[in-house]
Amino acid sequence: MIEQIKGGLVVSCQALDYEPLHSSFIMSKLALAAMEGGAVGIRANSKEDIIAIKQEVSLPVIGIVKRDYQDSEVFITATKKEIGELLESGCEMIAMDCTKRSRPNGETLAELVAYCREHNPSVQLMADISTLDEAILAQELGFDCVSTTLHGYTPYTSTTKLYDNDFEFLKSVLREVDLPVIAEGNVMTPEMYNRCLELGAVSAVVGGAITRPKEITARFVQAAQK
Ligand SMILES: CC(=O)N[C@H](C=O)[C@@H](O)[C@H](O)[C@H](O)COP(=O)(O)O
Repeated sequence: MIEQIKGGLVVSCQALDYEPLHSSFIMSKLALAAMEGGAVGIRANSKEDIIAIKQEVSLPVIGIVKRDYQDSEVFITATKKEIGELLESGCEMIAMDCTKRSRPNGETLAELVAYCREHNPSVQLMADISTLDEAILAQELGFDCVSTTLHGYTPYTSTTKLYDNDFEFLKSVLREVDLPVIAEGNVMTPEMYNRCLELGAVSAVVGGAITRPKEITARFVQAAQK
């Protein structure tokens, strides 16, 4: 999948159950619109959404399952249960939280990687990271690529955004890690997307700026109130 998305745009088509567009059908149509617009890949949440998307588009899919657990802060593909669902979904790549935080049921990241490799070695693995340390861990554990998805979204990175200081964090990951690096998280404009590629990101995943009309609307409304 990495070869297929090289130099192109991956569109994240996700709506959780509290969001207005929550529906596998709607996600499949968003994916179709993204494909017709020139996207080279889709990122999607849940087995149901991925199956619906795969019926509508021929693009490779990065699959995740977001699920909250009481005993852990990890919510992106946290355990073997979520991995099992993704292996059944037909997605080409599985993305999972690659922080060092403890996971539900005491499961470890190394176990999850081994589980994926054993059950379907052709599915590639993306490490969702928030720090450079986590990117290095991803490399040590044998992930196929890293994505900056969680930068700004862990308690210890919550004061920063991916685009701060001309994508300083992205640059540091590109410098220190040999794996392909995907830019993801708050890539809000075509100019930002282009900058990520210019800096050396293999691809960028853009979600909210394309597929979350509620947030897009709110930005317009707020701009007029300033
Ligand atoms: C932190 C987290 O839960 N990120 C999620 C990961 O799949 C999605 O909610 C994001 O939409 C995705 O990463 C794309 O980012 P943005 O929507 O900012 O372009």
